[in-house]
Amino acid sequence: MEENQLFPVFFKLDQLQVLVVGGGNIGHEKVGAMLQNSPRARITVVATWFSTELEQLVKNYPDVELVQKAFSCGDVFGKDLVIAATNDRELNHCIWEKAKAARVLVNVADTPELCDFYLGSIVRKGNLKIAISTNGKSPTIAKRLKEVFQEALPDTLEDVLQKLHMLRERLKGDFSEKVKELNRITSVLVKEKHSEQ
Ligand SMILES: C[C@@]1(CC(=O)O)C2=NC(=C\c3[nH]c(c(CCC(=O)O)c3CC(=O)O)Cc3[nH]c(c(CC(=O)O)c3CCC(=O)O)/C=C3\N/C(=C\2)[C@@H](CCC(=O)O)[C@]3(C)CC(=O)O)/[C@H]1CCC(=O)O
Ligand SMILES: NC(=O)c1ccc[n+]([C@@H]2O[C@H](COP(=O)([O-])OP(=O)(O)OC[C@H]3O[C@@H](n4cnc5c(N)ncnc54)[C@H](O)[C@@H]3O)[C@@H](O)[C@H]2O)c1
Repeated sequence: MEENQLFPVFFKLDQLQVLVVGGGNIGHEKVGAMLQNSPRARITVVATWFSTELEQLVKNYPDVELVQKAFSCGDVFGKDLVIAATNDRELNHCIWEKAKAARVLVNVADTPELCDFYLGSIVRKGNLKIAISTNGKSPTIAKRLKEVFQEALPDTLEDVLQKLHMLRERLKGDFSEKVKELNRITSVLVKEKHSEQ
């Protein structure tokens, strides 16, 4: 079976500088996805025009800046992540070239092969977050799976997380004893599942 070789990480976008080039449908979608997860994300959107949806959205986010102008090479400098989301394939390729030359991680929305990273579909329950990727095969399935998990995961999971967090803070002893104890307490989660089978 073909395998997904992507390695998921969780970025702290409030500590990074993100550049999005293009402020149409896809620029709006990508900025929206970042802000839903990281409301304090530091994002600069460079575009010759912006959709009204994007203009409305960013009004509530002081760390997002819309810069109305044509892309220029200097825009990638000082950035940690770049998303090329213009409707001009050649320009998107040029943005990729500039980002690679500056060693900045880049996502080219219309060309998966050029992407250093993909955005995932994100399930959220309080502190819990699950990122889904179909390896670029079907973003629609990623979206549907997100909806399935979002429904299936109980809201009480957040209580469990909070309790385990408190316990983790309170546990005394050395590191390996703590790990053993946390594993002992949570083993019931896995055992119950096995006994059902
Ligand atoms: C998960 C999600 C995250 C996000 O964007 O927030 C995301 N796409 C979402 C939705 C979506 N995107 C598209 C449709 C229309 C139906 C369809 O085409 O299938 C829908 C569905 C819809 O909107 O209903 C079209 C599309 N997408 C890409 C291309 C280019 C290509 O494949 O060549 C084209 C064709 C463009 C064209 O034909 O012009 C490429 C990518 N889209 C990815 C992510 C990355 C792979 C993720 C993975 O591994 O699964 C990757 C590779 C790069 C990237 O964008 O990072 C988000 C779900 C939001 C949610 O969870 O609600
Ligand atoms: N990855 C995905 O999820 C996904 C999904 C659908 C489509 N796409 C692809 O994304 C691309 C963008 O689609 P869209 O619907 O957002 O297009 P759009 O026409 O709505 O928006 C294009 C944006 O590019 C900007 N732009 C164009 N030339 C520019 C320049 N020289 N400098 C700065 N900005 C410039 C425009 O100002 C505008 O904001 C398309 O190629 C499409 O195939 C990707």
